[in-house]
Amino acid sequence: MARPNYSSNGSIKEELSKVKLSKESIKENLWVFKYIIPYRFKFILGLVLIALSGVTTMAFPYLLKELIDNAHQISLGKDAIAPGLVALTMLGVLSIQMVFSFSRVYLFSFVGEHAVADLRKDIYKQMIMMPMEFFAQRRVGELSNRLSADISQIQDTVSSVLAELLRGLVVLLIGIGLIFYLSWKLTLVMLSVVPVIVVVAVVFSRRIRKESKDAQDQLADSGVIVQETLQGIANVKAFSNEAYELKRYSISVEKVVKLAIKSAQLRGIFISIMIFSIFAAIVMVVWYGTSILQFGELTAFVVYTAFIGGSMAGFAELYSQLQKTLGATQRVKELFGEVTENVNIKDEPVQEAFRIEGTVELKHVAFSYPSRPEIQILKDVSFKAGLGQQIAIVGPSGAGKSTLVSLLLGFYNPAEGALLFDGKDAGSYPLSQLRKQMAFVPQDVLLFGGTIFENIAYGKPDATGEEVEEAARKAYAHGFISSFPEGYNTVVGERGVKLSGGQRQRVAIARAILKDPAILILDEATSSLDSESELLVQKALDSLMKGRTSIVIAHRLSTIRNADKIVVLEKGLVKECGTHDELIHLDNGLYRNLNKLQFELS
Ligand SMILES: Nc1ncnc2c1ncn2[C@@H]1O[C@H](COP(=O)(O)OP(=O)(O)OP(=O)(O)O)[C@@H](O)[C@H]1O
Repeated sequence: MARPNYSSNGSIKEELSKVKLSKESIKENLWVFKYIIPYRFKFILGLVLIALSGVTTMAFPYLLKELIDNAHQISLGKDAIAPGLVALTMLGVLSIQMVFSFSRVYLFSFVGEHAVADLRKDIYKQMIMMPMEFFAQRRVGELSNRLSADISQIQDTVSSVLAELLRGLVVLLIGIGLIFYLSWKLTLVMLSVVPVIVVVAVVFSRRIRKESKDAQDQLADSGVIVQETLQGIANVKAFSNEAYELKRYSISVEKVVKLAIKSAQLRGIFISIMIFSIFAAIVMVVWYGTSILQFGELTAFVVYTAFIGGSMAGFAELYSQLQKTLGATQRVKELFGEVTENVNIKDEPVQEAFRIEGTVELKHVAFSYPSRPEIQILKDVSFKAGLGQQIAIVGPSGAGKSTLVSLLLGFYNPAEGALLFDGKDAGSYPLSQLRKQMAFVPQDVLLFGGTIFENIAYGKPDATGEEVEEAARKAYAHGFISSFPEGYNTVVGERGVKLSGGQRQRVAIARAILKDPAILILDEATSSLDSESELLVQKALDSLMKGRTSIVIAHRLSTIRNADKIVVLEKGLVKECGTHDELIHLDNGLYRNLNKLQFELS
């Protein structure tokens, strides 16, 4: 089944790409079977059952022959097996077939669902461990859509395509064997049609594919016209261009019709030749068969032939499915081949050897993003945050403030210079241990779909109710939370209550308070909160920063007057560094100018 692939903006992109079936491509993608290994017994039993169900299917026409021929013999007054007995045997075979069919559907679904769940978990683990650079360079929506299409394709293969392939093979081999056994002469007559069918199929299928692809492309083009005009509807109307657009669209749609009809004609010719060839073969078989076979044998022969034809027709689709699956497994393999961040996926507490008290120092740090190595974002940044100090980073837009935060959180490593925690190089701490001792409150707080309780407890998953409430009180969030009828169990996020910007920030601050980090990193919100909310957020921040090393990216300079140190960044360089009182008196100083500007604006 072809699955359209949706890109992040919802439009249908190309179908899952295929990979040619070859020894190499199959070998390269055998790794996917490792997900079946834990369920191998069930999988093998399923395979055995499918082979057996193929055998019972093939026994049916044979028993039909017995039934007809024996009934015929008896009607002629000759000795034969009682038809009732044969009919009972057939019902017996059908019952066995029922058990086989149920069991194999159950077994393959069991294996398919479990194996794919394991694969999904591994892919998710891989994704969540990827470095920030990976996400910066990709459209995440597109990536996750593509992966889910790939996983569905793999699941289809594990739970049905392989089974169908085996069943088809069993039916084909037993079927050909049996018709040869019934009459090799008749089999040769029947097989004489195969070369005709193969030639017709090869000649036509390529052209039909091309024609229908052209029609689909044209349809996509007319879809683009609709999308464009609706997106720019104000322009269309303002220019009074409705008639122009309608004409453009009509021409495009007419082209679709022409191409689709052309492809339909080809399909029509193809189908009619096929039907003619197949029925001509049947007529020949029956005509010739009546002279050499009994009626029952002939019936069995025709039914077997139909089974063989059916399984051969199914192979084309199965082949295309396998090609798509190879494409899918190859893409997943590529993802698994990406280098992950060295984070610890086990939930380990901070070890004493890696505990930090909270001094942070940058020594001549320089950095460029890996995607744009030629542009140096940080050129030479040095400053020190002593234990429990509050350091403010200020500077114009694009100066590199957020980049600095990314380095502190270990999203990227400095290209030059050193980043030290408690005097030791950041690289000497395991990444997870370091991040466990930091808390980050970003500008745009993202709340996860869940309750407020869960959102606060995100900072410490094993927190008790009292701890969460205490953190919320310190963050000045308890008031508004308890005003909700459901209190801490109020669901927030996409499907829940929408919190205001200031409320979200206070939840995030409570989360950070609960985490009780040695180092706090704050990206102060730029969005203007109303003054009451701002006051509460500020009070919450003050209680969060109390007694711990804090690095604050400040946008409103009024909030950092009491900072122990203000680092003024410009174009990746530290331009000024000092307390408010020192910097505000610097003649022509950048900080002084920024302050003046903000004061004038307000
Ligand atoms: N992932 C990235 N890949 C490449 N370049 C980036 C990336 N992120 C940021 N930049 C570039 O780095 C420069 C500094 O950006 P940064 O976000 O650190 O500045 P900022 O001082 O925080 O600005 P603002 O106050 O506007 O948030 C910008 O020129 C930006 O285009």
